[in-house]
Amino acid sequence: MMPLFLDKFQFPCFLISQWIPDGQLCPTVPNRSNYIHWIEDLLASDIIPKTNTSGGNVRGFDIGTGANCIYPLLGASLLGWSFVGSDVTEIALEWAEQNVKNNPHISQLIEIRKVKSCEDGPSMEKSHDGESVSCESKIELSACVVREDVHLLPSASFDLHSDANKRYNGPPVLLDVIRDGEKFDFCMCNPPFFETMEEAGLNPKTSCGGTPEEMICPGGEKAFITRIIEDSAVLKQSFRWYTSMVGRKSNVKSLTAKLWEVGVTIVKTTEFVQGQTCRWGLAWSFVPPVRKIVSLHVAEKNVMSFMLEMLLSCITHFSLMLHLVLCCFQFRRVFNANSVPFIYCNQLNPVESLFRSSGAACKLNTSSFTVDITASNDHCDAILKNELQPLDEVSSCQHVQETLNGSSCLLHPSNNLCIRISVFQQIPGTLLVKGSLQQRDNPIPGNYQSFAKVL
Ligand SMILES: C[S@@+](CC[C@H](N)C(=O)[O-])C[C@H]1O[C@@H](n2cnc3c(N)ncnc32)[C@H](O)[C@@H]1O
Repeated sequence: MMPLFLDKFQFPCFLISQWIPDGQLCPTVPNRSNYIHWIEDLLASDIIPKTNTSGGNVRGFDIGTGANCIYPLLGASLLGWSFVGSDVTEIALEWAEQNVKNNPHISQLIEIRKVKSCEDGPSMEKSHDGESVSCESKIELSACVVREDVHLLPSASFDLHSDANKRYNGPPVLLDVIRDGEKFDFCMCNPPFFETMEEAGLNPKTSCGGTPEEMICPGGEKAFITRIIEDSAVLKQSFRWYTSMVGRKSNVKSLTAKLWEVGVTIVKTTEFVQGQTCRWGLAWSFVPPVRKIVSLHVAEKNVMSFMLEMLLSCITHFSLMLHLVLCCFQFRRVFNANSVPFIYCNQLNPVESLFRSSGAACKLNTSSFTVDITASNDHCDAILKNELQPLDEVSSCQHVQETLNGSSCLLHPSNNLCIRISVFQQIPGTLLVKGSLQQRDNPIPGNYQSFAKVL
């Protein structure tokens, strides 16, 4: 049967031609290019280290590339990226191939890969212990791996039970599609957003054509993206960044909680607004962040805030923390104002390992979601001697000593002093944590913990 050609698009600014068979999803290009440019920003940022996956060329994976193959065509023509685009339906695969061929100037950059569904025959692969497992049991395997390193956050945990009947049980998404040893800079996905076609058609702002295979899956986008997350927890650093488009804001929150559960090192979110349509971008990584502090600033004279964009695996952070504490006391004294030191980070485990690797004693309490950090005498001495020269060392130290009622050494274990890092607020992609001085298990009266407020 000859498919009907609905339309042909020519994009003069970057020149790709695209044919879309009748009834298939017709992509809104500005919205799609926003997503591409967001990924471009993620790759350019130094939040996580740059790795060379394919000789310096960016390599991406588009989950569900569709008949239109829009993301690979855009990414290759705008930015010279290479892509693997996957899909499950014959019509999508056939037309995606055709659209690639129709653009010979970029066709060598794009591979279209068929995802074998479980119905295509038992897709067997070796489990971790060498046993062969079927498609269905592999899903269980990945779920087990996910549960191994759970880092539950207190206020927005992912309710696995209420979602149990809405698990994605369709064809593979990443696991079983990615080949052994393959590495990518990122994956992206415009998932089937809806659970039913009725739901897809309800909102005139979001209905833009599309077949049931393109638009719906059991459990909708939440189940589909959850599968990407579970697969990513197995594939870990095979991708620098995992990303997905999200159609519903409420799903961003629960998916973010799921991400922390599986032990990601970073989550980023964004909002794409195009005309009346709003979508969200969700990105995560398992690569340990290495970026150094990018901003440590005093927002206003009398409302002090410190912003550490990342907590890093570098030894100087311990001293930096002390720095913050000292600064805080110092500014409080100078401005006699509410002083709010904040640290933005992604979860408390990196905080713990960071300070531990600096030689400090750390206690992570997962129920109260705090980390108590106690410095050694040597640390304190070294830091006070070497690290604080640029600051008004004498006044800040003196002030701390006054504040601590005559304690002779800041954070000295023998004085039972430590810094407690605790979660102040949880926002998508970021935890707002604060530091406070502690004596034994009690906050020191008058320290800045009592001045906490939301930025
Ligand atoms: C909403 S469409 C997105 C199409 C295109 N990327 C776009 O943005 O217009 C979702 C696509 O995912 C495909 N799909 C569904 N399940 C999939 C799976 N397990 N692996 C790969 N693709 C899948 C569907 O066939 C469909 O083409």
